[in-house]
Amino acid sequence: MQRLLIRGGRRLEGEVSIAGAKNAALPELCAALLTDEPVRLHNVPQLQDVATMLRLIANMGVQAERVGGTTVQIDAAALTTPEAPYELVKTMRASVLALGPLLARFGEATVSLPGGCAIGSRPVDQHIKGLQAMGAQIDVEHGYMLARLPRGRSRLHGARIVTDMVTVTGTENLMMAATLAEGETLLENAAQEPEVVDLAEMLIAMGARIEGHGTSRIRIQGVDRLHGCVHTVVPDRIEAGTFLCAAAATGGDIRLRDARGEHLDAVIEKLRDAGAEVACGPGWIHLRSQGRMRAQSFRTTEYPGFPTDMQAQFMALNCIAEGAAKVTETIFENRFMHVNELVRLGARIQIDGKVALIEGVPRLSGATVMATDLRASASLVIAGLVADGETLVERIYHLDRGYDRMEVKLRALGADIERIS
Ligand SMILES: CC(=O)N[C@H]1[C@@H](OP(=O)(O)OP(=O)(O)OC[C@H]2O[C@@H](n3ccc(=O)[nH]c3=O)[C@H](O)[C@@H]2O)O[C@H](CO)[C@@H](O)[C@@H]1O
Ligand SMILES: C=C(OP(=O)(O)O)C(=O)O
Repeated sequence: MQRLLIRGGRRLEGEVSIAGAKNAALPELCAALLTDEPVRLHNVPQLQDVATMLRLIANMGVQAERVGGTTVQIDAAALTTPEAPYELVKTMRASVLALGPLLARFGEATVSLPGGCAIGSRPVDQHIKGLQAMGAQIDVEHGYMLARLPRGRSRLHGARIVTDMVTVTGTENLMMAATLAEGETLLENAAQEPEVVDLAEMLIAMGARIEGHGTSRIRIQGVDRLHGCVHTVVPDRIEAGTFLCAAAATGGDIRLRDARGEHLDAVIEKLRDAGAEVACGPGWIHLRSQGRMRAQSFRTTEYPGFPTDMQAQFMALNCIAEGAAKVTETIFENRFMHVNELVRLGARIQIDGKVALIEGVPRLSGATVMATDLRASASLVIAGLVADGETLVERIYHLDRGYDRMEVKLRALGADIERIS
């Protein structure tokens, strides 16, 4: 099994390029299933989840391949099997995003329930409820969602859907399904994340009629068919935020290329409050920091609030900052798995339900730690970069799910980090 060996104490300095967003690329690969014409996606990040999604759609009989570094071509004309089997879904929850497009185009789909994961139980009841409101019949049997249209119907129909909570992939699944439904669909309480907006823009380029994306009310007029398109995946704001936290923690000075500062307002504001200087321009973010940061309290919320996907990384920064901070996780019920590992590196953190109280310490000391989920892994890497001596991060397959060669990029910024077997 591979691990990351980090020798802490180096300041991050230099320039790095940010990849396309995992959480936009995954729904967009599924959106390509909505048409029988070829779709070309640029800026698709090279990471494990994308490889899994390509395997999942290839398994349906779709031609899906990389045609050069970050460009992927998908041709779903010959899709034969509208199915997402458990073996592929279990390693990547985003597989559930195949459900809406398959049902909308073929009138049937069999998709494994994703099951829980380290950060919480993560049910998909809102996806099911929304598709049922659009006329789908969905039975859950033997761990699978068996979805189909009623006899005599060939299309979903539009509906007004109010989800119980804001759900990112729920909004994406329903928006994709609605593009080919008969009539109008209104998604209330919709997610406003930049990845939802990017997906909407791709769907519009395919001929979909969508308004209101980026707000909590998305209106979709169904069309008879969608056509192929060429689309560029939006930059990954979470990868960008991770590098910013790493640089701030090490007293570094870095410039991110291909990054969108306007998608990271809540994180950048906290980094400024912590004492970092952050400047943004078209396609770049520059962070400069010196000395110890000041610990910052925050609550995770839906976009445009502080993203849950940045909670663990900012917590690592808080661990070695001056003062104390209260971090409240409101989105997932079990997203403090990194805390015990950070404590093993010398951090002082106490958990009380949804709240973690962090008392900054002047130094961490390297140790062997275990990654438990994707962003927890990133927080351990940041902690390792500032800890004295050697830190060994195990189970980095979690990290590889969502970061494009993180250690290579960190090394280019001056970190002493290597992947070992
Ligand atoms: C592939 C992808 O884009 N993943 C992101 C997406 O996950 P994902 O879309 O799975 O997360 P959701 O926005 O759906 O989850 C928000 C909350 O709603 C709950 N919920 C959701 C759907 C549902 O049917 N029932 C239900 O109870 C979840 O358990 C969670 O507590 O948004 C999360 C929240 O920003 C991010 O952390 C993930 O990185
Ligand atoms: C939780 C995440 O991803 P996923 O929804 O794919 O598990 C994440 O990107 O931090």
